[in-house]
This record gives sequence, structure tokens and C-alpha cells, in this order.
Amino acid sequence: MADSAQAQKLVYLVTGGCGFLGEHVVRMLLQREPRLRELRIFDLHLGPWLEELKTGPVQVTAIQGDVTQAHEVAAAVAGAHVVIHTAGLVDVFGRASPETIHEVNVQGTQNVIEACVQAGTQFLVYTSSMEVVGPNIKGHPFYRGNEDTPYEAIHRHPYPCSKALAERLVLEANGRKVRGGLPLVTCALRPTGIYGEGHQIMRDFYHQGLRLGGRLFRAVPASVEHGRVYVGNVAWMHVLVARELEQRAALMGGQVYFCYDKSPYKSYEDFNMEFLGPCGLRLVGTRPLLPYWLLVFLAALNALLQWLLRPLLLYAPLLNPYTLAVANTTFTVSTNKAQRHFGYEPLFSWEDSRTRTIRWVQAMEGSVQ
Ligand SMILES: NC(=O)c1ccc[n+]([C@@H]2O[C@H](COP(=O)([O-])OP(=O)(O)OC[C@H]3O[C@@H](n4cnc5c(N)ncnc54)[C@H](O)[C@@H]3O)[C@@H](O)[C@H]2O)c1
Ligand SMILES: CC(C)[C@@H](O)CC[C@@H](C)[C@H]1CC[C@H]2[C@@H]3[C@H](O)C=C4C[C@@H](O)CC[C@]4(C)[C@H]3CC[C@]12C
Repeated sequence: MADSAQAQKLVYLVTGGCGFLGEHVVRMLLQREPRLRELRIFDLHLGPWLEELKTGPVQVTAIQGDVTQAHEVAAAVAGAHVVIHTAGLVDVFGRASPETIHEVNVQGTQNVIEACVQAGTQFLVYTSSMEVVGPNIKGHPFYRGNEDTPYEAIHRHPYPCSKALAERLVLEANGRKVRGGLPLVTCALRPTGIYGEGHQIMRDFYHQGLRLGGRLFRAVPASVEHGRVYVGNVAWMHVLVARELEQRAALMGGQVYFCYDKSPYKSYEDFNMEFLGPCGLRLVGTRPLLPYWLLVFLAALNALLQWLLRPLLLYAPLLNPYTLAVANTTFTVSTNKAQRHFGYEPLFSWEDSRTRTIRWVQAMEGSVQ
């Protein structure tokens, strides 16, 4: 990274900077990274909100580009000191083909790595996922596990497969010599289910509840714990890792860190109700209203319909065999590795994270009280 004379003048690149997490990373960098001279935001789809960021002291450069295009990535990385790579296809609903998911999540990540090597960029932070670990295809629970907990990470779905492969590429690239002869320092962050302002799935559940007269119907037992983490804390961890990588390269380089905070362990649906309940929705049923075998049948029917309708239209409901399996498998983390390695503490308390998310849902048109 830059020498002391220029230490206040760093260039950061955030890929996927207009996404749900990416936007929070961009805003967090502008608020909490005083060394920034230029912040480059690379995304397939640039958001109109970027314009408001261009009035501050930091040069904000919006770059419309595709991580699958190596030359576009190389141009965006050239001259950057730090790359935070969040761009990816987060698709477990069958919207994109397995080939496209692989091309974006794996080849796109390889393009970012090679661009760092060619440009002499030394620091790369990759947004991985809990799904690199599990739930696995056998439905084994991962109960309050950490980065060292043994677990049979076997996947078949294109999304977790792509995240696992991309993470491996990033970690294996740690230590490669970049242009100029210095070592590339990489690390991967593994958020569990992220929630907060801008979470599209939360928005989908809210609108589904409105369509059903203010009700959602329980499909998953309350006993199935899911780890969730507030988007602001995930963004903060990215900023902190990017800042500490240089000083702690020997300790942090090539490492993975789960993203965590004080969000409570609950079933996916019960956790969502922490925000949707105060916005007027009700979760019907203290236990699943339908037997599991019927849910399995309905999920399979959705998958069949998606396949049959694909030539005509995209049918991608929330319920499919993969989402049903994930929803019904306990996956929670309990770790302090990020705190031990680089002093991470959540920036937002559970209460604050909950309040911010509720306010965001309430701001959506038609919140029912
Ligand atoms: N949302 C979660 O719960 C969660 C949990 C763990 C990890 N993650 C990871 O966090 C990252 C961001 O996820 P998100 O939830 O913000 O998703 P998102 O879809 O909101 O954001 C992804 C961004 O990447 C961009 N993008 C997609 N394909 C691109 C391409 N070919 N070139 C350039 N940009 C491209 C999209 O336009 C979008 O702005 C992903 O890597 C995802 O795997 C998400
Ligand atoms: C229809 C019901 C069965 C309903 O409960 C389904 C919920 C389902 C859509 C979600 C349950 C668990 C979610 C996943 C989890 O939070 C972690 C993820 C990792 C991240 O990298 C991408 C998103 C996701 C796969 C997330 C997707 C939605 C769920 C499957």
C-alpha cells in the first residue's frame, strides 16, 4: 500500500458497489475511511444514488462494467490500492443458468485476481458466503460453529458451488507476486444471511404478506436456527479488514472470517417477523401449517413449472427444493476470530439494526400498521 507520504491518498475499488451489500460498503467507506482519495464503484448496473456521492471530498468514480470481461476489470483495478470484491450473482431461485452463475462468480473473481496481479494491487477482500460451508446436500446442521468447526461441505447447487470455488481461488492467490514484486494479500469474509435496508428477499416477503391480507404462513419449524447479520456490520467488517490487511498481512492473509454480530438466533421466518411484525404483518401458525412432505411436493412442483415455463416466462418463486432445504437446516455461527485477528466489534447493536430495518420496511409504500 502507499508509503507514509501518500497514506492519506488511497484508491479503493468496490465491485458490485451498487448492490444490497455493496452500497452499504460504499457509504461506510466514505464515512469511515479517512485515507480515501478515490473510491471507484464498479457494477453492471449503476444506481442513480451515486450522483449524490460526488459532492464530497473523495473522488467517486462510477464505472459501468462486467466482471466477466477481463479487460473491463483490468481497467477498473489499474492504480487501485485495495479491491473489495462483492459483485456476484446471488441466485438460488433459478433465475440465471448454472453457466452464468459460474461465469460471474468464479470467472469474474479470477478476472479480479489477475487484474490485481497485473496492476500491482496488493490487497483484495472477497465477499464469500456461509454457503461455502453449508448447509450441505445431506442437510447436516451447523450449530453455533466457527471457522475451524469440522463440517462436510458438499454442495450440488450452482450458487454455493460457485462461491466455494471463488473463495478457494482468492485464498490460493494469497502470496502471489504482483507487478512490482510485492505479495498479494487476500482474505475472504463469509456473511450468514444478511438483512437490513435494501434486502430484496425481505421486500418480497413483505409484499407477499400484503397480498395475503397481512399474513404470512409458517413453513419452517421455529426450532430451526438461522444465523443472520446486519448489513451495516457486514459493511463495517469489510472496511476494517481492508484497513488492517497491510499491517497484519502475516496473520490475516489467506484467512476466512465469518461475519457476525449480536443478531439473535431464530428461524428464518421468525427472524423476518422481527421487522415485518411491527409493519403490520402476522405469521400464522406456531408450527408449519403444511406437512413437510407436502412442502417438498410443492417445491418440486415449482421447480417443474419453472422448467416448463422457461421458454415463455421466468417463474422463480421463493419456494423451491433448494430454498426449502436451506430454510429447514440449522446454520448458525458463534465465533470471535474477526475480533481476535483485527479487532472487529459490531458497529450496530441488535436494537439499532432492528430499528433501522423496521424503518426501511415502513418506508416502503403501503406499510400496514
Ligand atoms: N445477501 C446475502 O444474504 C449474502 C450473504 C452472504 C454473502 N453474500 C454475498 O455478498 C455479495 C453481494 O450480495 P448482495 O446480497 O448484495 O447481492 P446483490 O445482487 O444485491 O448485489 C450484487 C451486485 O453485483 C452486481 N453484479 C452482478 N453481476 C455482475 C457482473 N457480471 N459484473 C459486475 N457487477 C455485477 C449486481 O449488479 C449487484 O449490484 C455476493 O457476492 C453474495 O454472494 C450475500
Ligand atoms: C418458502 C419458505 C420455505 C421460506 O422460509 C424460504 C426461505 C428462503 C427463501 C431463505 C431461507 C434461507 C435463505 C438463505 C440464507 O439466508 C443464506 C443465503 C446465503 C447468501 O450467500 C445468499 C442468500 C441465501 C442463499 C439465502 C436465500 C434465501 C433463503 C434460502
